[in-house]
Amino acid sequence: MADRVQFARMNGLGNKILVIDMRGRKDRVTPEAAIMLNADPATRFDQIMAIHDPKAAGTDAWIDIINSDGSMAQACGNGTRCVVQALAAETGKKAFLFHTVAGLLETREHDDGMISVDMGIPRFDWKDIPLAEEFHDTRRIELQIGPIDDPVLHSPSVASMGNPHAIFWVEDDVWSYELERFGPLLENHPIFPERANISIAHVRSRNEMDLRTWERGAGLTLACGSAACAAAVSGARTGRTDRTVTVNVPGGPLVIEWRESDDHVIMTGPAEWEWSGTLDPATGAFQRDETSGETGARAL
Ligand SMILES: N[C@H](CCC[C@H](N)C(=O)O)C(=O)O
Repeated sequence: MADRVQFARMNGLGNKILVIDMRGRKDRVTPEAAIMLNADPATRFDQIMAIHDPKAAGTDAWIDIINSDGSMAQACGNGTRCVVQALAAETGKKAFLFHTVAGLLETREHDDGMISVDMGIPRFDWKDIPLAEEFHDTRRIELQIGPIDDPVLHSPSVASMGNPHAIFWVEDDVWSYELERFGPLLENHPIFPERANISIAHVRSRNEMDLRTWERGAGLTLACGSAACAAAVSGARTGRTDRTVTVNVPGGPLVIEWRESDDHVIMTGPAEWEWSGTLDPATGAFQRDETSGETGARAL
């Protein structure tokens, strides 16, 4: 097949990401290709990050974010770190400004390999989440699941990081909840007209929490960067945590700082290259490159 592009299979704390290089092309990764790639265990993914030519002066690239069900997402913190690592390995640059449907994303790779993404200013107005009904206080909305007089999960905080998030606070272990059962029901609850990413959070201290997420359009994942940001700001808003928090997601820790000076949320964590190959963005047919099997930072 002649019409192939480079791609890399990467992960951000276990969040399965395909970074696809669409620069210099006018077409987009088709829903058919996404479905084919997700159907193959080798390329099964949580999000595709498709890098396109920049659309505005001063930006390094336009990025399309595609969930594994083929829907588009407005934010993907873990995937953004993967793109930074791949482009830093390609260009030697350390800082990039990306453009997505949700706006601009400022990013930086640090000397120790950790990557920070400025995830922007969170929004809390019910219309911005969006919610289907008016709620004045989005720190705690009326929503519950389970028996009416003894709900399993209830009263989440909601926030938008560009994409919609609901955070259910629990006193006990986040692993004691059947998120695979409740996640799909809550994701598609009529209160969320654009669906929502659903998380369970347990606060360990003012600077640490555990978090599991059922992702809109992708299901259970090992990590969700935007959910970690939504949980951190909701923790601070509800008085549970300080503005800098380590969020332990199943894949490992992310450090989230809700910056005092400008209310931007800065997420810092790792990214990991697994292997590279070429694929046809129309059909999803792919071929893996012969590699030495080493891991670490790599250009696409
Ligand atoms: N894994 C991503 C989030 C994907 C968001 C997506 N599931 C949606 O909002 O539809 C992250 O690291 O932020």
